[in-house]
Amino acid sequence: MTIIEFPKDMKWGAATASYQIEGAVNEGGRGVSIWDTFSKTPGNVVNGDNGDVACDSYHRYKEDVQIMKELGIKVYRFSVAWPRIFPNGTGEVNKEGLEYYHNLIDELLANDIEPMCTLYHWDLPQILQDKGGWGNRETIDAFVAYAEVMFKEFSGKIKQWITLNEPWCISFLSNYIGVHAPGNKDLQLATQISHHLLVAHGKTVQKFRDLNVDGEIGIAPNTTWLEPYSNRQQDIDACNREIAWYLEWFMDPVFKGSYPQFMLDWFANKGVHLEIEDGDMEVIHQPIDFIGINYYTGHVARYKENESLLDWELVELNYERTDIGWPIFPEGFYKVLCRIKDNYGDVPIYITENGSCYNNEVENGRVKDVGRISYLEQHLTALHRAISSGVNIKGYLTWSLMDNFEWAEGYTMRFGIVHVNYRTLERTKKDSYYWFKQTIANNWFENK
Ligand SMILES: N=NNCCOCCOc1ccc(-c2cn(C[C@@H]3NC[C@@H](O)[C@H]3O)nn2)cc1
Repeated sequence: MTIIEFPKDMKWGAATASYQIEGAVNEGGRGVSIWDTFSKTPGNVVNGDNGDVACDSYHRYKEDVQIMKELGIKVYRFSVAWPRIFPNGTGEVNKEGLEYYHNLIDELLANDIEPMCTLYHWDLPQILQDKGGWGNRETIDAFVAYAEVMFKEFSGKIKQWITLNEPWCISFLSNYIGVHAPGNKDLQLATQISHHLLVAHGKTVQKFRDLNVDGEIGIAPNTTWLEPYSNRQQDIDACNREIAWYLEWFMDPVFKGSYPQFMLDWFANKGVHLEIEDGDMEVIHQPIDFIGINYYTGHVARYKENESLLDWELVELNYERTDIGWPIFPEGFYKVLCRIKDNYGDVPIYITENGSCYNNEVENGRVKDVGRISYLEQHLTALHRAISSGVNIKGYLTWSLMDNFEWAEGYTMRFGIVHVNYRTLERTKKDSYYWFKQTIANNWFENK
């Protein structure tokens, strides 16, 4: 048994996102988002689920904040629905939308919980998608205009801002692999979108600095880890390509001002021509205050020519998996965090998403999600190993505070430490909630 104890200033939190929890899609002046459209297109989401009601947090946020307060978290990461602020993507600001987020943030502050605001967590106004969405460079300035309104409105209340959540998902998962909104399957488009996202990030950071907003700003890439099956260079290189596709493709431009050349070459060989305008890379390379890292899973893999985009294949070993089928791979969490330190030095890091899918239901008023507790123990141990290795970890926010709309999986996959009955909307704290509450209170836990 080992006591895993965290630094005294460790910030503990939980995370959610607007389309996944709010519901009330036709209330408060909200406009249509691409996820409203995508989820209502038959075949895109399991069971035809959508975010119309979700967890109804739009109406139940006060109850949710009380759940957070009892949990003892210091920070709550949420996202703002762009279509609540600009129902038409640009133009007239919707005051009711601003009012909703003032109410949420005021409730958090009144309960001594710091708001960490994600500006973009995938719910693009549909009207902008109709004009090309992130594939249209004009969306960059629309995003900056939206961010400017948010900065001016909430400066002083929100002290931590994230521009984009998981740019790999926004670009490649949603426009090349095609399983998320808007569901394109075009590598050229997806790669150009990844560039437009980075320019939007950089211009937003510039606006944040120009407005002299009190606080910090960062970006939240999702990461993965592929462990080479052998020490053959081709296996090592193949795994490196996949890890870099999520991480360095986005973070090298931010921290180094250039894309990884080996990835540029790889995409060029796939026929991709990236349009980079003069000044783009300088804009992207704006200093930021922290990065949010999202990590869920890793795999063992090896080189296989012409297999997948990056010439690798999974080696199916009998790893324990969560209920969504993702291997439990805490070693990858430790390794990717050490890789980030090796790449980018002592940049402050918040784990802005880490968690697991277990679909345990309520039995006699209790949810015995022992799998999620084990996942947390394993990944918080990996996090502690990274901290012990000098990685500048400032906080850990679990995904998610509550079960919610898990994108293409709909409501079939539960990531919450709080169970949500989607018929009654009743919240039930799971065993993992109480485990996390005790860990936060102690700032340590026993790794048995
Ligand atoms: N690499 N090749 N893939 C080939 C085939 O992929 C098919 C599917 O892929 C993926 C990859 C990643 C994800 C994913 C989901 N979450 C969880 C959310 N994070 C933000 C928050 O909203 C959470 O709900 N994080 N990541 C889903 C699907």
